[in-house]
Amino acid sequence: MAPLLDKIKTLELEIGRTQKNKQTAKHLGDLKAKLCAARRELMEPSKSGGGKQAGFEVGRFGDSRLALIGFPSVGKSSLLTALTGVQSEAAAYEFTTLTCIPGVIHYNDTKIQLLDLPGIIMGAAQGKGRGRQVISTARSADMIIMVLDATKDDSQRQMLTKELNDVGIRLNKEHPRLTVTKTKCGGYRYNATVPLTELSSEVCYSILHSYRMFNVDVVIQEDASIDDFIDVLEEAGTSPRRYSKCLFVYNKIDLLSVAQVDELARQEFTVVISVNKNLNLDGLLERIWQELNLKRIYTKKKGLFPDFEGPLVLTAQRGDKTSTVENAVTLLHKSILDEFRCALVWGTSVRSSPQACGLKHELQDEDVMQILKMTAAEKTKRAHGKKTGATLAGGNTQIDAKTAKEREKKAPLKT
Ligand SMILES: Nc1nc2c(ncn2[C@@H]2O[C@H](COP(=O)(O)OP(=O)(O)OP(=O)(O)O)[C@@H](O)[C@H]2O)c(=O)[nH]1
Ligand SMILES: [K+]
Ligand SMILES: [Mg+2]
Repeated sequence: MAPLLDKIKTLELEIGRTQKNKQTAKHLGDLKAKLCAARRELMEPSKSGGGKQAGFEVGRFGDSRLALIGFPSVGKSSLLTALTGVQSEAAAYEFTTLTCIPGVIHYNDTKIQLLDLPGIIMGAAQGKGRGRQVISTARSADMIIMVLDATKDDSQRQMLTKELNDVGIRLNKEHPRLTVTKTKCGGYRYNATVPLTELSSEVCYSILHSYRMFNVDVVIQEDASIDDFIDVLEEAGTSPRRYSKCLFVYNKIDLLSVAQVDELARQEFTVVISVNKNLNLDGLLERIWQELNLKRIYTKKKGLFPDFEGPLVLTAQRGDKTSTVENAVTLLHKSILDEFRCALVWGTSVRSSPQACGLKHELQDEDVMQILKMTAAEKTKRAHGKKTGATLAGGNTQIDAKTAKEREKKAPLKT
């Protein structure tokens, strides 16, 4: 493994030494592609054992998953215990926690899984210690809670961000607006719809060359960087990128002056707390809720009150169209899609309540939804329509809306 580490170091050094300008862009692109290949090789599980360690794999539970990432003794376990009631040993010495300990936050009718993890050491990306498992757990989370010691200097935040970055986890960043599509033939095609600072047709071509990709369509829709371009290429391979929300949580503010706390709190995606003194834990929960952007959909049966106990919970943060009626119905049961006629929706996503909506309608938090199923005759008709190629779904929402409303008059929402 050592030669690989040396190689990574050399490449990093050379990238650091190379000035960033138009002339060096091509060279930089090549270096960065090589660096990525070396890191990928390093992160792949070694064949000589040392793979998964017992006690570390924790099943997914609830509507969303958060991972507590941070250096040793910043207060991760204390925070888990404060938010979930699950006892995770907290102590003044480093590496108190050695495995992954799950807890559940009950908030706004939803269940959010919170994972306490061992403290990260630098070089986790190089596969040292348990770092690798911590990182792979972080990758599986919907949001990372980076716990920082407010009394220490801010290099901890930068170091951890870099550490995660090195293994393909991008914090608070959207997926780059560029696509690379492999084609069977046709060679290299390139189209940029905006002016580019770092990338150019030539630079992309050169990077693609080192990936041995020769027949590709490249479409770039934002002023993306070389790193963005490589991210998209890597994503198609064995080392997927993760674009993850991250909250930077500064703990132990009880040891700081008000002015110092104020300065920390002004940073982006930042929450300041003290677990031991119970300061701003409610604020943290509220912010987590805001950033998760979960959509609670209450279902109701005809003529009955909505079920306010167990909503369907849609995650809207990954991709754009995740809070569609279709996704909500699928959460209930996929088979319902076959007999789906339309959904009656009450709430902020519709202009008048109830409104009959098709599968593509985007629901909002706290909407109420009632599913109307097709009659047997309609099902046959649809099956027939499919055979003859006629489009039925979505095209007849007007008729649906009317009939649906008439039906609903007989059984109005009782709230
Ligand atoms: N002053 C102060 N100390 C705190 C606060 N929260 C936690 N601590 C202390 O920090 C120490 C470490 O807490 P842990 O919860 O064990 O930290 P950890 O991040 O889980 O540590 P590892 O599992 O070893 O990585 C303990 O002695 C806690 O009592 C706080 O808000 N203020
Ligand atoms: K500790
Ligand atoms: Mg701990």
